[in-house]
Amino acid sequence: MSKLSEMKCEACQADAPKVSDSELAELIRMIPDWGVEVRDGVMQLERVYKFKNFKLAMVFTNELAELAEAEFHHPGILTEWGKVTVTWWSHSIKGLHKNDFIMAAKTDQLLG
Ligand SMILES: C[C@H](O)[C@H](O)[C@H]1CNC2=NC(N)=NC(=O)C2=N1
Repeated sequence: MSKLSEMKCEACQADAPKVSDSELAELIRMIPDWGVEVRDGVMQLERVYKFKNFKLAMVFTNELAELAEAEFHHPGILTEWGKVTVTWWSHSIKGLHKNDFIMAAKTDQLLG
């Protein structure tokens, strides 16, 4: 399997399958800094990025927004002084799709 960060998101239809337990186990190992959360029954990927101040947190936030628009797949973002919490899941299937793992890997690439 090629690197997740080099893959492109596929159009995720409402009837697209969620990742299976075995796919989840394989994919989560490829993004070791990310955790899995379940909120209102929706499985999500989440990572907290730390920054020196609010301005740098906002720079990262805006870069992430550009990435999301380019892939037309959008995260939850909480931007605070010195940190940004990024949450990926697929709204259309109310859970995790391979797209979310691809976008988590692409998010890590923003750090250079
Ligand atoms: C309304 C719009 O079509 C949807 O939000 C698109 C675009 N961005 C998206 N982002 C995410 N994370 N999941 C989706 O299902 C999704 N679908």
